[in-house]
Formats: sequence, C-alpha cells, structure tokens
Amino acid sequence: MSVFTPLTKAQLEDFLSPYRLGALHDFQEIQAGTENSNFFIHLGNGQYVLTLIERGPLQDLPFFIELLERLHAAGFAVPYAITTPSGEALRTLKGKPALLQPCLPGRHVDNPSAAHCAEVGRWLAGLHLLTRQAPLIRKSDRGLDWMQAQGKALSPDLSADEAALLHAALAEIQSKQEQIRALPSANLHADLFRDNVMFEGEHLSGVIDFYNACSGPMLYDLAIALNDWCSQAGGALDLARARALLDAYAAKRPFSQAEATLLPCLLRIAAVRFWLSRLLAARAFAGQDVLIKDPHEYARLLSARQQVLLTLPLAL
Ligand SMILES: Nc1ncnc2c1ncn2[C@@H]1O[C@H](COP(=O)(O)OP(=O)(O)O)[C@@H](O)[C@H]1O
Ligand SMILES: N[C@@H](CCOP(=O)(O)O)C(=O)O
Repeated sequence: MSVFTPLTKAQLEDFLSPYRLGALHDFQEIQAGTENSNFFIHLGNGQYVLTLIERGPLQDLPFFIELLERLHAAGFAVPYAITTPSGEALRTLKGKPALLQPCLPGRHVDNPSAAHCAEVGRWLAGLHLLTRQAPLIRKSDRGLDWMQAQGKALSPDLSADEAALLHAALAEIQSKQEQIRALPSANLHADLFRDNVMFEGEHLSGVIDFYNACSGPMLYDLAIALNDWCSQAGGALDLARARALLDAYAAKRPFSQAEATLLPCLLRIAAVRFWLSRLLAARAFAGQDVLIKDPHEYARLLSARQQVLLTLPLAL
C-alpha cells in the first residue's frame, strides 16, 4: 500500500467542511501512489481527490499550486488546488500539507498505441507553448548536479557492468552540460509517465502528479515521455510510437537543430535520472509496504539508448 497517513471519517469531515461542497458520502484510500497519501472523496456535489504531501520539496508547494492554477485557467485538465471560500488553497491535515483537487476522469493506459502517444506529444507541446515566454522558475531537485552526486553515492551498490554504464553516462552529462543548459526552456512536467496520465479511449483526459515540475529544457520533458511511453519490453525504442509522439509535438512547436543534435544524449540523461531515483527509493523503502518501481528497468533502458536511431522532425 502507499497511504502513509490514514484518516478517519471524522477527521475528513472536519477538514472538508470549510469548502462547502456538501456532505461527505464516502472516501477510499488510493493504493497506487508512491510518494504521498491520496484519497478519493465523494462529496454531496461530486468526486474529489485529497492529497497529503508526505515528502519532497515542501518549500516549493506555492510553485506547484501556481503552475497548476495557470494550467487550469488555460483549460488543461489538471489537479489544481481547490480553494475554500476564504481563498485557502494549501491547508494542513494531521500535520501534513493538504490539497483538495478535482477528480479527473479516465484511466491509465499500460500499453499505449501510437494514437495515445500522439496525444501525449500534443499535451507536452501545449504545456511548453503556454509557459515558455514566462516560465515559473523552479530548478529541478533531481537535475544534472543531483545525478552526479547520487551517481557517485550509489555506484558502489551496482554490478561492475552497471557501474561502467552509469559512469559513462555521467561523464557524457558532465561534458555536455553547457549545451544542455542552453536548450530552449519552459515549464516541464518532468515525470510524464503512463501512470501520471489519464485517458478516455484515445482522448487524453487528465495529467496528474506535478511534484517534479520545474523550469528547464523542453527536450528533457520529451525524452522522459519517450522513454516511458515508447519503449519495447527490452528497452529499445518503439520507433512508430516515438514518431507519433514527436510528430504531434512538432506540429505545434517545431524543434531546433540543437534539440535534434542532443536528443540521444537527453534520452540517456532521462534514463539515468529515473534509474538513480528508483535505486534511492529501493534503498529507502526496502522491506516496507510501499510500491517500489524496478531500478533495473532503467539500467536496461540506458543500455538500449547507447545507440539511438530516432531523429527529430525538423521544420524545412
Ligand atoms: N486528481 C486525480 N484524479 C483522478 N485520479 C487521481 C488524481 N490524483 C491521483 N489520482 C489517482 O491516484 C493515483 C496516485 O496518484 P499519484 O499522484 O501518482 O501519487 P503519488 O504522488 O503518491 O505518486 C494515480 O495513479 C491516480 O489513479
Ligand atoms: N515516475 C517515476 C517516479 C517519480 O520520480 P521521483 O523522483 O519523484 O520518485 C518512476 O517511475 O520512477
């Protein structure tokens, strides 16, 4: 399970009454999360999701709330923080920061088609186009410097082959960091995995879990999404799905030559980032009843990205 802070009906009723959204009919713990405690909440006038923030960069909660409010105002289906009539978005429950959000329709897709991937590409382009002129500034707390530090700390736990793979990737990151930091930037979701996107059929109906959102190179967001949405079981890229995602994105925001050059490198960086965070989670939650995603999946993916046959569609 992954609800870290259980709640009683009475605690919820007390917390929810200032929103004036009707009586509490029912609630359920959500088991699927890995970071926070989430609950489906059924109130008199509809269904909501309550999140208690358990860890992560608490000082950045105002950034997440503002970004989600901006996306909501622009018509994106996102879990923005609902405010009480007195204007409070961020409240506290059992000593944890607490946010009430709309419950977005749809389901996660485990085996996406090219059409799903195209929707993801269009959604990312929309996010980047909306925010690139004036991104809200937040440096990722799992950025290039973090990767170097964690890579050094975690490599003693790895096999010799895996350590060599990681060291080569970290050396590439070190040598190309200036070029990477110079890529065109915007606000990024920075964790656009299948389990953070909802679909109704082939229509993308919502995106959740913005707690890795930051400002940074738009190409990095694409690399993260390509690795999760467009990989075959062994880690190799599925070129048909990847092309669908990139073409749909490029139809809204054409790529630059620098982005085309750096795509293979960014795919490797995105693989390193989630390999390391999964290794850290496996260490931190070993033996506990917490969902831990397989770190080796991302080692395999990094290995498969040593050669990238995918090219970015460039405007003529
Ligand atoms: N606003 C929402 N609308 C609908 N379902 C949601 C919403 N927020 C979370 N969920 C459900 O809860 C699950 C866990 O949420 P997630 O944000 O991934 O948790 P965590 O932050 O712990 O990783 C999701 O996979 C989704 O099924
Ligand atoms: N989607 C990621 C988990 C989110 O990353 P984290 O650094 O916030 O733990 C994955 O599948 O590994």
